[in-house]
Amino acid sequence: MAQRAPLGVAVIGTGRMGTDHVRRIQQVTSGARVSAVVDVDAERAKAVAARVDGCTAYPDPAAAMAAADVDAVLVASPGPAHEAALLTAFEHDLPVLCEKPLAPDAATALRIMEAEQKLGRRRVQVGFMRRYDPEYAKLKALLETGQLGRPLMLHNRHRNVASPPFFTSDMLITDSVVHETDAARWLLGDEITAVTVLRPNPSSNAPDGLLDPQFIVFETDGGAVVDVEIFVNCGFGYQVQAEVVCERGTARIGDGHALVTNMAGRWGGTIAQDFTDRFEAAYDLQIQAWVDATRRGEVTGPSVWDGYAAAAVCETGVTALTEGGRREVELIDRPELYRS
Ligand SMILES: NC(=O)c1ccc[n+]([C@@H]2O[C@H](COP(=O)([O-])OP(=O)(O)OC[C@H]3O[C@@H](n4cnc5c(N)ncnc54)[C@H](O)[C@@H]3O)[C@@H](O)[C@H]2O)c1
Ligand SMILES: O[C@H]1[C@H](O)[C@@H](O)[C@H](O)[C@@H](O)[C@H]1O
Repeated sequence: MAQRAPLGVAVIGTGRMGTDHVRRIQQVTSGARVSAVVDVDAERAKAVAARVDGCTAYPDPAAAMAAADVDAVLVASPGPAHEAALLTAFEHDLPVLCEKPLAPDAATALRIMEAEQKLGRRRVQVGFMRRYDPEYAKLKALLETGQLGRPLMLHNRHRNVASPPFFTSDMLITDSVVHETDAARWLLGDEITAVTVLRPNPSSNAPDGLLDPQFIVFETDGGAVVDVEIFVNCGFGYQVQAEVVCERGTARIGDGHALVTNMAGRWGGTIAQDFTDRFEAAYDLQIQAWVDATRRGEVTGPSVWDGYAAAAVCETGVTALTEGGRREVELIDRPELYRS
């Protein structure tokens, strides 16, 4: 049987995530190769391309997407640059995996959704990779069996060792809690209808002026309540935990008890230090699922609707953070393209 050629992927943005995805596609993923890279920092793109056989560095996304050996696009530039890259990919009718967040606000996400609807079919998978994490997947599968009964509450903890220098108080919501926003919608099968944000005294380990930690409460249209502790300067490790409380029991993930040691009168284990460690399997499975679906001519996984809903919830969260109070989320009706 004739071997099919690997999918040629253009990676837009060769920073931390983009470079890691280039390595992943080249070394971990089957059925794909990186044929192009793009970065506004031309030297960075060239340095990445030089390490990959048959990969060309381009100065702008349009040039890369016009290349004959590019079949699909992975967008790993910062959130505000996603719209331009996605619209260019649509012009070339190329399938895209777009890192989270889809867009920095709901209006931008809506423009992307309108452009995708004009194509008449889905082209984009949004990089909400927690859906591919084996622990999250087990939790979702358990909830779907119905054994635990109806979910009533979902408690989340999201802790980072330290925030990057450019991090703002809004970004605790738009860049970090955007993950819990999608995870909650996906696990519960509900839309988030209202957001309240509480502001504990900031940690003295947080940079001056950064409102860190924050405690966020979501209400859903299914009547569940979701809380999220976001703490991006916790100092000790990278922790993402979730516990669903249902009518007949609870289920919890993220305790990191894979290896427990006993030594010198103490027991314990290690805590991951960053997301590339904690979510390595999720990133691998996400990219493989995207490549496999693309090669079948399908688009699966989190959609532009999911990216839009998350953006709308986060935007409402930023209003709740700055102005206080309980804020209701406004969503448009879900378009036909995103209903099945
Ligand atoms: N899924 C996750 O867990 C996860 C983790 C980290 C980051 N991310 C997301 O990945 C994306 C990239 O994050 P990062 O941490 O790699 O950022 P980064 O700053 O390390 O890298 C971004 C790169 O994009 C380049 N760039 C900026 N504007 C561009 C443009 N218009 N066209 C092409 N390149 C451009 C920059 O020069 C830089 O090299 C963001 O959307 C971020 O939210 C996701
Ligand atoms: O961009 C990163 C990434 O999305 C991580 O998964 C999250 O834990 C961080 O808080 C965020 O800044």
